[in-house]
This record gives sequence, C-alpha cells and structure tokens, in this order.
Amino acid sequence: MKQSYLVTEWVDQKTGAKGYMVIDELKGGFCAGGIRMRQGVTKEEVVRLAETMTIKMAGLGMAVGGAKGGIDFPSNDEESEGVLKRYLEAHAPYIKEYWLTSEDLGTREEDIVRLLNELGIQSSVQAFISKQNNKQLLMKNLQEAMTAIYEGQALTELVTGYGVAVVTEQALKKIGTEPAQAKVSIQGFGSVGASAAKFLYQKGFKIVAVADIDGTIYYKEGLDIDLLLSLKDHRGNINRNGLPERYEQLSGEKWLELDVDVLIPAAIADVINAQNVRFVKANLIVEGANLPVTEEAEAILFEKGVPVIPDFIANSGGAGLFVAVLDGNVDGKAEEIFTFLGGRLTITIDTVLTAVAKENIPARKAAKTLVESLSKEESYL
Ligand SMILES: NC(=O)c1ccc[n+]([C@@H]2O[C@H](COP(=O)([O-])OP(=O)(O)OC[C@H]3O[C@@H](n4cnc5c(N)ncnc54)[C@H](O)[C@@H]3O)[C@@H](O)[C@H]2O)c1
Repeated sequence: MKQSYLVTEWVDQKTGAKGYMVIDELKGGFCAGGIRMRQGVTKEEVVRLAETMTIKMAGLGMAVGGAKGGIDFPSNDEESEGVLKRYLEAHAPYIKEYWLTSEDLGTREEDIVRLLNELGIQSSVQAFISKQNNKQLLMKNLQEAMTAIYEGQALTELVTGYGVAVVTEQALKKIGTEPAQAKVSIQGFGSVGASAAKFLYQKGFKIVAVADIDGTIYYKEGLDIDLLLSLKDHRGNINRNGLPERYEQLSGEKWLELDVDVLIPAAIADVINAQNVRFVKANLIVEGANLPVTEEAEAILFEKGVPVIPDFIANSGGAGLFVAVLDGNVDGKAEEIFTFLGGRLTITIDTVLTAVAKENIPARKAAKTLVESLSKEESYL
C-alpha cells in the first residue's frame, strides 16, 4: 500500500475533537486539498481522500501533490467555528509553506479565508502564490475569483457543481441519451449538489429527486429547483415547510432506487455499496462527492454496463478554479473560469468514454490512464 508523505493527528484542547492532515505527495514543493468537518471522519478516510487529490490535480494538469484535512466534529455544532479556527492555527505552518487548502464537506471557503486572515495568512493558497514571480497579478485574479458573484451566488459555491453538470451532460451525449429527456436524482443539496442541480435545471434536465440529510424529496414530473434553492440553508438542508403538497417525502435511501437515467451522489462517501447497488436503475452515475461508490459496487455496475464517472474528474471544478487562476491564463471572472473548466472537462469526458467503449474498461481505469499520460505532457505546469 502507498505510504502518505505526512500525516498529522491533532486533538482540540477545548472540545476533544480529533483532526488530521494528510499529505499524500508533495510535487514541486506543494500539495492541495480541502478540509472537511463531519462527525465520524477517520484518519483512513482522510488518507484515501488525499490520494484522490493527487490524481485530481494531475488530471487538471497542475504539478502539485494531493492532501486533505479532516476534523471529526459535527459541522452544525455551535463550537464548530472555534474548532476549525484552532485546527487552522495548529496547521498554519503547513498552510504557509506548502499546503494549498479550501472548503470541503461541512466547511465553507469564506470561513476558512476569514479565519486564516485572522492568523495573518492572506489566502488559502498563499504558499503557492508567494513563491511565484507574478504574485501580485495572481493574487488580484484569485481575489476576484474568490469574491465573484454569479447569478446572486458565490462562484466558489457554484464551480464544482458546474463541473458536475458539464460532465453529466457530456457523458449522457456520449452514451446516446438526449440530455433534455434525462431524469436525474441527486443526493446532497450543499455546494456541490445544489449547484449541479441549478446548472442541469438550466440546461433542461428533469431533476425528479433531491436528498439531503433529512430524506428524499421526489416529484416525478421534475422538481422546481429554483424553489428548492430558495428553501435551502447554507448547509444544504431544505426547509420542508415551503414544499408544494404534490412533492413526496421519501426516506433517505430512496433517492438511489428511483427510475432515473442519472444518479449524482453529492454528499457522503460509500453511499452506493454492495448492499444497495442492486436497487440502482440509472444507466449513468456521476460522482459529485468524493468516493461515494465503493469498489465492490463499481465492479457490479461495470458488469451491468453502467459507467461511473470518477470523482477526481466529475468534482474537480472547485480545484479547477484555483488551477485556472494559478495557471495565469484566466482572470478571476466567473464566465472565464466556467469556459476554461467546461473546455477541459468536455475533452476529458470524451476521451475517457471513448476508451471505455473501445477497450471495454471501467471509466475509472480509463480516466487514470488519461491522467497518467497528461502528467507526462510538456504543457503540464
Ligand atoms: N465543496 C466543494 O467544492 C467540493 C469539491 C469536491 C468534492 N466535494 C465533495 O462533495 C461532497 C459534498 O460536499 P459539499 O461541499 O456540497 O457539502 P455541503 O456541506 O455543502 O453539503 C452537504 C449536503 O449533503 C447532505 N448530507 C449530509 N449528510 C447526509 C447524509 N447522511 N445523507 C444524505 N444527505 C446528507 C446535506 O444535507 C447537504 O445537503 C463531499 O464528498 C465533498 O468532499 C466538495
């Protein structure tokens, strides 16, 4: 088994919460990966997520390694901000020197940046920028991107879901389903799930089910996503009081059993697994979350001819925002970043699904081969 480059174990002196930082690899002196906060996070989970980040960064064409932070604490607890602050304080030397970080499940970019500022760190990617020649331009573009508002929402909260929507549309086209006819079910209505829903809805997809931590909301004619967006809080939980009566409220597991074309797991890990994979009726799965489909489930889905678009491509939009800006060729405007990302992801999905069809291999394997070949190209930063 691969050994991580560095693993920290931290205990919050005030609450007893445990936290970890895992650096899977350092490349060019840097590593990148967000910080998640969830009750039950384990060191092993953070190790796996950091490994995925190494592949994701290579897939985006940026020569930095993968990392991840994890804090075992409920993100909705009133002490959560204090816990995050103390975790950042303990890990500030790494963030200053080589760890480019950002939001993840249960944390928000604006909170991380604000708390880092309080610790005297200018941005969550200060380590990288401070070592570049054009640092002033990069910092200006980054600040523009981090504060950009698109259709009333922060770009940082939209960009990963935008990538998920692009990947879903391109993958459906490639497997011969007309996107406008496609029915979609999504688990998670936070940064990733809600923004994927928003862009898919704008493209004309019928989103028939959305699940959050309180259960599944279903309407077979397609949910009004604008309404659901207006009913969600900043943690991605939907207020049921404002729902029309015709919307059914089903249990939390139902989202994956519905008669849909696409499933987008965009909340937690290991949610499609050996126990429930037999209930899946969709013919495409797009991993919005990290590691939402277990290896066993993925093997069964492959046998059934259901492609699983891997997380390190499908949800790379958040990391892609940083890559777009740090690459130096894109300024911080939302439209430019969407164009950069949409272009890269369209080519990637096309290449991956062409290999899947030609060689009869799982999408994950095709994607890893592509990522490895990209790492060798001269354009690799
Ligand atoms: N935010 C990003 O930019 C980003 C980027 C790449 C990957 N990811 C991954 O995407 C996933 C979601 O991240 P996010 O930022 O959207 O999180 P978030 O905290 O903004 O939202 C999480 C959503 O999942 C729901 N949820 C939580 N636990 C659940 C459960 N047990 N059952 C059903 N629903 C549940 C919540 O109600 C909420 O709707 C995570 O796996 C994260 O690692 C996030």
